Amino acid sequence: MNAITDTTPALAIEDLRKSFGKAEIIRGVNLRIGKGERHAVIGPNGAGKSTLFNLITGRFPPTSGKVSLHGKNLAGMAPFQINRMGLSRSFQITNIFPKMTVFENVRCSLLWSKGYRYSFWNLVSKSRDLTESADAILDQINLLNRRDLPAGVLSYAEQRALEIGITIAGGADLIMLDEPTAGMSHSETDYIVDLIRKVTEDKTLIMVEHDMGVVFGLADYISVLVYGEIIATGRPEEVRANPKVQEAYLGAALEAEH
Ligand SMILES: Nc1ncnc2c1ncn2[C@@H]1O[C@H](COP(=O)(O)OP(=O)(O)OP(=O)(O)O)[C@@H](O)[C@H]1O
Repeated sequence: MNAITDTTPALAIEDLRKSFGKAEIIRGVNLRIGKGERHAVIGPNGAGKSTLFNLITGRFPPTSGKVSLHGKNLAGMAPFQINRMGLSRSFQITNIFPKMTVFENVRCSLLWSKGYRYSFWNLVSKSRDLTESADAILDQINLLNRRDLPAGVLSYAEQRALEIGITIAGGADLIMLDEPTAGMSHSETDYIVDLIRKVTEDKTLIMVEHDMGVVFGLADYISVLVYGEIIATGRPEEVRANPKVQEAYLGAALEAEH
């Protein structure tokens, strides 16, 4: 029987809960994210967005509930196993090796994701393949002209672009970005948004983002997380018009933009 059909969501979350001690931080989240969708998770500080990311990626075990990637239950899997199944994430903080070159940062990520790291001879034989793949990614993220510089000398926006390159390097089809435009100027933000749009063509994207311009410009669907519960999911215009969302978050968040 072919259990996986085209209607299988890229990611399905069912009644997910997470407590730290007595505090229940994620309180019964249900979410289906379709293949190829760009989905933003928004909500006030402390709502549980990063915790939700950490549950999806296997960094934290849930207290109860279920997360499935392409129809496969992720229960008990380690982050690297989930990564090999096609899910790749970036972090809020920049996560690159500053002394390695830009090229080496991407190549290292390719090595890891392709599982070449255990065999030196395998590594040598795949070397040209890896170089070509790494250069193709550098081209995609507009960093080919910075290829041989130590990553630490790149501008902040370029470092975040490199981090996106590292995130997509393994060919994952579900990309999770945690605040990809945090701390950026307007022009840097526009640059990163264009880049995200380009590199996530034909992929599924889940992002946490506080900049409502980015969210409404990029997302096909938005979910609003407040105190560990999703109070609304829908198309951007539906979410924007939802009075519950206005009251709990969006009114204040949109005002803060102006
Ligand atoms: N490992 C942990 N142990 C205990 N409490 C935690 C842990 N991780 C997160 N929390 C708590 O869970 C709540 C949600 O935190 P989380 O970082 O998920 O929120 P967030 O929506 O991502 O916030 P922000 O927008 O500020 O990044 C916070 O009250 C936080 O203190």
